[in-house]
Amino acid sequence: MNSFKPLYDTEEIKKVRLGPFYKYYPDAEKEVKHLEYDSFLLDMNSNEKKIKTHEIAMKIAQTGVLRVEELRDQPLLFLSKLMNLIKLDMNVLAKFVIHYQLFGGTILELGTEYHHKIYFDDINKMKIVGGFAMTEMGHGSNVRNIETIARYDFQTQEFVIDSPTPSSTKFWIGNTSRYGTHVVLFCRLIFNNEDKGVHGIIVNIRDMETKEIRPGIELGDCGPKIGWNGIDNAWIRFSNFRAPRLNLLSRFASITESGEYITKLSSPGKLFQITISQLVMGRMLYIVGPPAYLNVAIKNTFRYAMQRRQFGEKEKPEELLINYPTHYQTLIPMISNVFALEFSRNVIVERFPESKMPDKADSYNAIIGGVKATVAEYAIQSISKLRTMCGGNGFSAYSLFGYMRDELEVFQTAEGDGTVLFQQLTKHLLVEYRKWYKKEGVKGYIIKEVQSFLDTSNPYYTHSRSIPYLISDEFHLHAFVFRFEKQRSILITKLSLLKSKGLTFTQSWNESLLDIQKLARYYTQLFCLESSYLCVKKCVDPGSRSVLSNIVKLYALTNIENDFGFYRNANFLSAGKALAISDAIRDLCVQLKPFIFELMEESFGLTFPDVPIGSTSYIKNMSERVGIPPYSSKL
Ligand SMILES: Cc1cc2nc3c(=O)[nH]c(=O)nc-3n(C[C@H](O)[C@H](O)[C@H](O)COP(=O)(O)OP(=O)(O)OC[C@H]3O[C@@H](n4cnc5c(N)ncnc54)[C@H](O)[C@@H]3O)c2cc1C
Repeated sequence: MNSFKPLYDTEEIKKVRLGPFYKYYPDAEKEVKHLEYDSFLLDMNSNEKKIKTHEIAMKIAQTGVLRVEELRDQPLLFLSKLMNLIKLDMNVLAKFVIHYQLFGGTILELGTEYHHKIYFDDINKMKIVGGFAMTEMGHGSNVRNIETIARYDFQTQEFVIDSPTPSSTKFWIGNTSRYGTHVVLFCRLIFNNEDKGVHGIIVNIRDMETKEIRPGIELGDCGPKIGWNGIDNAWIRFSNFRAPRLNLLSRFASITESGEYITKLSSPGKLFQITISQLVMGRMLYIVGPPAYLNVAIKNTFRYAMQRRQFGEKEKPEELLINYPTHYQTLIPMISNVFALEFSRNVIVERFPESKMPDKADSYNAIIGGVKATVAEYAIQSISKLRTMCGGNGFSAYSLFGYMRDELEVFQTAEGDGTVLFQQLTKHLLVEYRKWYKKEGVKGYIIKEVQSFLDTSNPYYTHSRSIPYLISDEFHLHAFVFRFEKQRSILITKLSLLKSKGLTFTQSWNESLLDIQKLARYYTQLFCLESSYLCVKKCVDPGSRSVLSNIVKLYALTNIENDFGFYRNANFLSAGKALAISDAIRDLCVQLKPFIFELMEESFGLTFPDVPIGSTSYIKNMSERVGIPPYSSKL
């Protein structure tokens, strides 16, 4: 492998990286361009931050730049606008996401034309400020068991809403403790003394004129947080609070004027499933945002490493940080990982219509959960690593690592905790496997197992160190598929064994959680690899395709290297082959090093203003930022 700058077409690479967003990105850029960007809200207490966040959000909302209807009519334009708006403080963005997507989007998906007509204009200009009230003190991941109740009063045609226990207090409800006027409230509908399960009701929590909290509602702030301090998260308690019948979001279940409960769904469980599955757009946002922030964080670290010198040989200029393998062999694989996450995001976004197809929705929801959990976890791990790669200067708030880490941290929990999402994915994978097994039978299973055994027990395969083979897509795909299938078989064996020992399904499941997590992770990584192949295939320019293909190879090999333990235990790799893989990783990094930064920058040159370490002269810019007077040699 040699290190020359290959010919690639920047626009072509941009097209592949942005995928379905490519067409919409310029329009979105135009629409948000005229907005004034304030700097990030650093160094503020949480009170100031809440005030400022609200002020900026209201100003921008008045321009009409975001519209709820776009979530249905032009979701890619809506997402592209949010991608452009990441130059706003993340709290302002979070406020928009809660208001437009969680509140507005839920009315869009679970409401009817009636609700859309009444609320959308006011939502678009933020005349009403909305929140999404699902989580309670007692239940977060397990939404099915929330306790808030709405008892239907036939006489007045109203819901009587109550928080019957301390644990039923709504908690963490964004946009609500100070500024919110409405929430979509998730609660159990009690109809004719019968529990009909979880339903969504629009609740007006503050008087629109006086902004006083309405009688029957108590609420307050959830207090200081690790991040998102510009968001006013609330606890809310209801006592005999009344909301009109028509406020029920009635797309899937309604109550007629004559007092009849109507739904086409066979049970409250089915209604719950369909209700929750409509909220998939929220997860989509969580896989779009972090890769964009990672681009900026990596770019700043790279730029700093190309200026900063420490140590070196006597009589020579000190060495640039970027030339230390500890730097470039961390940064370049990180770029490859971000590309793989972008490619999987693109495939998920392209397949979005599947979320509405009855035969495909489960599969779609399962994989989006796996990717969301992976993206959120990776973002936090890599931002911490990047900050240390910039040393003390990385610790300055102006370098934005702390800002990104604090504001992105909640992504690991919100819209589904990673551990829970991985379980949902594994459950889906096992259901799919059972279907396959039923169709193919024992014969199909044995053929598959024998094939896998023959492949991996072949000494040539286990020991082969041929470089062309080690860097081939064929080897990488096989390694990822092997790992996933092996782990699936480990898990199934374990579950069966526990069942045979007399454990219930839930006991066996919980006992196997570590293997369950692993299976979901392996499947998600396989999905990222396959998505990368799909995206790179679309690249028509041969030079660009070859560069992108090498970046994907690096993603695959570093992923395998990170899991050498598994592969060695499964006899998939010999020690010699493992060493050769590490050598191949180093060679790919050396090959990509001269141009990968430029490529990343040119093909998605997102910049944040005023980041000293990300500028062309960090000493000058950091000095200006902290007020060091200009240098004079006369001193
Ligand atoms: C800043 C912030 C803003 C938020 N905004 C909103 C909002 O606007 N509206 C709203 O409704 N909610 C909001 N939430 C709540 C959020 O959606 C929940 O925190 C999230 O759903 C997780 O629920 P939980 O906090 O109850 O965690 P839990 O479900 O209690 O999880 C705690 C831990 O237990 C683990 N765990 C849970 N179940 C299992 C299991 N079966 N197996 C193994 N491990 C398990 C989890 O992995 C996690 O590590 C917000 C939260 C925060 C922090």
